[in-house]
Amino acid sequence: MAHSQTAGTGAAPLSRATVLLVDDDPASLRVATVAVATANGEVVAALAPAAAGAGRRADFAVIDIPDPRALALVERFVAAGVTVIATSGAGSVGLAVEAMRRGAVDFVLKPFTPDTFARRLRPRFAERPVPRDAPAPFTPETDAPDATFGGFVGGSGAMRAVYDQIARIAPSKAPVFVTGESGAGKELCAEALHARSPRARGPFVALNCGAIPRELMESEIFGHVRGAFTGAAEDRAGAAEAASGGTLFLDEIGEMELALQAKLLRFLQTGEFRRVGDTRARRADIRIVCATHRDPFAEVAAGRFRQDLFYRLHVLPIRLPPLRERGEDVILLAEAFLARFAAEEGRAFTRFAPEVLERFRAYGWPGNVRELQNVIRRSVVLDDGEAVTLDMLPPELTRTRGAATSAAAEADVEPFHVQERRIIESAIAAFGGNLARAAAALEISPSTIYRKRERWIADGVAA
Ligand SMILES: Nc1ncnc2c1ncn2[C@@H]1O[C@H](COP(=O)(O)OP(=O)(O)OP(=O)(O)O)[C@@H](O)[C@H]1O
Repeated sequence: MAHSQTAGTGAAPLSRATVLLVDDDPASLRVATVAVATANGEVVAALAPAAAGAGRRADFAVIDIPDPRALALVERFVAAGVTVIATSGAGSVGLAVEAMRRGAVDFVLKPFTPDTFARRLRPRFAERPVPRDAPAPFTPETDAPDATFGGFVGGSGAMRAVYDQIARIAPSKAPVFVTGESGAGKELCAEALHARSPRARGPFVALNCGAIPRELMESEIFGHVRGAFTGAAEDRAGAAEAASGGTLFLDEIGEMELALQAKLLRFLQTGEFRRVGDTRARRADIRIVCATHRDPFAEVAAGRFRQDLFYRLHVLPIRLPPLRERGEDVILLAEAFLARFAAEEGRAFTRFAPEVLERFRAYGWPGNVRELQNVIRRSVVLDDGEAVTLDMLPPELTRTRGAATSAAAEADVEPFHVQERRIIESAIAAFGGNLARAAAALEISPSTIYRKRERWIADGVAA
């Protein structure tokens, strides 16, 4: 029985459909393997669900759905541009509907024979839209199936939208304004924009305006000449010159003083700037990406951010969603970090206990990806084993709020986080709201203060 579709168009013959099988049951895998071959496809890997993230590229994934939790895998592959065929022995209509709703093209009930399954696969293979080797400069398939983009891991709809935006605006020279909570990946976003821009071979210079004392900020950006201020022992170029031909990333732009904001605006308008203490105007050809974890509109409304500068910078906005809005990305990220840190630290970890994954899904992640990264690095460094278990997680992930509070109340001790917050807030007040100075006086980094503030806000909302 000849199939016109597989006969091709007369030009180069189409390659065979490549298929990834994901199933826990070896007997099912064997039947499916024969079925794929019968339908003239090629199995590139047969995996247990836990290994499915570390995948190979394939046109199709046949995914077994023993229970609703496995539906997330369907979503991941679909998001990565893979055509998914779901199978299940559970026989629930609800599962089938849900699998299709999440993008599976077919749902095949077990048990099946190689022949019955091949009959379902054949038409799918035939309608495969693109031959496997066709160039796809920027499609999910390029980054599939592990759902990565640049340095990003994550295949949620929210992140796919971000990747799409990055790809579309990277070629422009117009400024980009990135917003998102601390640790959400704003710097990674700036790097991805640079890497996909025509300036990719030029420098990428990142400056954190929240981490530099305000009086040094201007010189950090624009440089200075010798003797411009105490300690300026020689002429020095700033970040703008260093980034010339490339991208300047100004993180925490909201921390920049108003006077310096005016100078930055002038630079954006004219392309010219002066080093501190210099009379000579210089030019720099840079693309600016800036970021803030604050609400920029509120900052403008409060008079802390110049409106004219804001509208100059806010040409191409990108909002990075907080981790808690990225669904199963938290698991993908956790797996990626576990694999990386276990390799780096020479540990045996390969997976998470199911309760840990549940906690990861339920937790709010006020520190976002950075917090997740820290939690996993900490477990990997402090413990060893094959699975990360609940007892390896830090208390904020495992404690129930009520229990912690009542224990503290019983002993009449003020919890550490309450004392810590008081100390930090009084230091900020003592320096008239200047976070960088408060951080310097407390001998901690300004980003620590930002992170803690995010946490207080999150806790405040949750309480
Ligand atoms: N989607 C992601 N995939 C993989 N790694 C990520 C992702 N998002 C962030 N990271 C990592 O998490 C850490 C924090 O990200 P990044 O520094 O870009 O956040 P940020 O939003 O700039 O934080 P801050 O506002 O505190 O400066 C970095 O190590 C980054 O590589």
